[in-house]
Amino acid sequence: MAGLQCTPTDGITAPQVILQDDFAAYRRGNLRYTVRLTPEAIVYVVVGSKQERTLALADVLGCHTSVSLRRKPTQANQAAFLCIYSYPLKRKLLSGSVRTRVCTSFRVDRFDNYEQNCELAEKWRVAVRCLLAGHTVTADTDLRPSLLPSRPTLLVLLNPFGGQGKAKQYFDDQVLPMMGEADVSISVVTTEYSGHAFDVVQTTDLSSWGGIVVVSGDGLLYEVVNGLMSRPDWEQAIKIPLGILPAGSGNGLCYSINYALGEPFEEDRMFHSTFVLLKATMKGHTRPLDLMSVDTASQRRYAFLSFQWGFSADVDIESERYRYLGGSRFLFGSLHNLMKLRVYRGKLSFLPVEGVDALKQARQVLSQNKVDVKPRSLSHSSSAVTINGRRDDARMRTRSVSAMNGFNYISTDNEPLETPSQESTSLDAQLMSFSTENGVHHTNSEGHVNGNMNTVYEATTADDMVGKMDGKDKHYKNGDSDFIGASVSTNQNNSKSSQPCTAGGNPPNHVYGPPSPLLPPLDQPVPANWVTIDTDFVTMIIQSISHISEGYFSSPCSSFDDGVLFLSFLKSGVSRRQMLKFMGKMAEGTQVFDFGSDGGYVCCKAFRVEPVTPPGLMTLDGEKIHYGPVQGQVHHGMINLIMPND
Ligand SMILES: Nc1ncnc2c1ncn2[C@@H]1O[C@H](COP(=O)(O)OP(=O)(O)OP(=O)(O)O)[C@@H](O)[C@H]1O
Repeated sequence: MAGLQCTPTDGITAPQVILQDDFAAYRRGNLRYTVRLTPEAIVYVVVGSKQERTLALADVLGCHTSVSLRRKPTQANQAAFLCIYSYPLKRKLLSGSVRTRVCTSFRVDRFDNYEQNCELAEKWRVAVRCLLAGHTVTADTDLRPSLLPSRPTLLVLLNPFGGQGKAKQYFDDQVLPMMGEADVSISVVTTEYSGHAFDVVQTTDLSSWGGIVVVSGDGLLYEVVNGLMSRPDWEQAIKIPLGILPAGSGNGLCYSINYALGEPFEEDRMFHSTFVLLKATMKGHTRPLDLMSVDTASQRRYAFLSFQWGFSADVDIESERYRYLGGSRFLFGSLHNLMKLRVYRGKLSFLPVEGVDALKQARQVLSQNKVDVKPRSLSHSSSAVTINGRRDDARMRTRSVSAMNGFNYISTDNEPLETPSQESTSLDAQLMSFSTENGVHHTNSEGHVNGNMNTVYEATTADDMVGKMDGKDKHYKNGDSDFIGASVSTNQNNSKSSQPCTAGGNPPNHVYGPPSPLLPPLDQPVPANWVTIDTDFVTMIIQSISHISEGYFSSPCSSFDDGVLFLSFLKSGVSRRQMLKFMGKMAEGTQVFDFGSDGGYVCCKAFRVEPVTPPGLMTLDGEKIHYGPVQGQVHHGMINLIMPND
């Protein structure tokens, strides 16, 4: 129905209609709809009635036709089918909103002939897919199949031991079906040892992939980033779009993304994060993310999340033995460490960003956070915050507590603080022991189109995957059709026994990367325009995004590509009671390191930490690094983060 226009009513210009047809309901052929496609939505109304229903394209992940269902027409039934997969937000009874999957199917039966009905259904599919990819489609567009956007191809790195060890289960049950609906092509590598992801990205031909997605916690992405930066072609390599799906215990980056977009996360985080990731993937959207280069005496590393020393680093590493608790491990770790609250003597130096009152801005963000903001669809605009004169348009969402849920204020005495003991610092030496099955066999039988999308993935060996990486994906087979969906190859470890993970593949010390002009050599004094604090610290976090872990809103002023770091610290003198209260409030998103002279929250571009306290723990993105003098600086927007940017 080329050239159709809706009549403007009441002075409001109706959206342009790209396609309009009469279809029957999927199961009830006598119920007929008039269906319209506009650049923003699919609108359908029962013929003869006025009650419209709308599927906003911002909520739609994909569209398939019976061509892909390979339904055999009968003489009596020459209809084709059109299925639209959408994930609208539904308001929950008590609080917040969640997305739910809705599959809307129409019977395309305008013609007496199956081929013609298929052709019409395909025309709709082409139009919807083009719109989902962000292409301009009008009523005059010739909607031939060659117009279909090419499938995005992703390399997926899955850590079966991240978080509670459920990455593979979440991936099979939730992620794969959605990737199928979105027509995304993937190859899956299941990591077999710590450092595996580093090795893979260091050696693979990146031109085979449109992006790399980790299904794990922040630690695996940290490996990927450092693997990319260890390549001679690092400058090009680090530009490959990077995405993350939350199967770790902290999930700081993933939480920060969903928070910034106002997307739900507390409930069914994998489901919601997959939706967000796929919406961005389909449009080829990325957003720049700052990178920190961090040098110790012996090595350089890159981080996108945080550097930590003191209480929070100890909690992160020492709570790894509670990994089976998921995000709650940090709560238990915090309580444990609170009992023996220690101080860490050292010198903190930083290059401040002039004119930014980070505490003042944080207070503003937090006070707005107390106002309940209704989560919205991805396409909506949001409020803005100014940092360094820049607008951060996708932020300032109200989130409720998650990881620290159940955190109760427990009264403790104001006891004197201890210095680190050998016993406590040696906790990190405990090896994680995993007993999860190491082999990979991807199967899935999820009720999707027609409630029967039995999916079996063909597997290749790890050698095939890592050694060749030739991008020749295997297409998965559908039990009853050649349903167009994700093409998948996986590495498969055929070992039947449960095996402990092996450590290995230690990354080399030398990595490439940009110069750090703000940093003097580590053995030289810092420049005169730096600020130095020489004291006993309780904790120190230097971060570039808002959350260091789920619900832990430690840097309200941070945004992904502001080109600055935010430094939070607490000095000794803070009591356990204050700490406990503070942790609870930070988890609620209502407080930052606002402790008067006992703490600070500042905006900086570079930092140096020189510990005096004997061996302890320092972390980068939650992973342990060499303990000793360390310094770092921010590199503006070096990573392309897969994330909607409209
Ligand atoms: N097969 C494996 N066996 C052992 N360790 C692995 C394996 N694959 C990856 N790893 C390591 O597991 C560590 C933890 O992974 P990750 O950070 O992704 O999860 P997490 O620590 O639970 O989550 P988060 O960092 O968000 O708190 C990383 O250091 C990674 O190198």
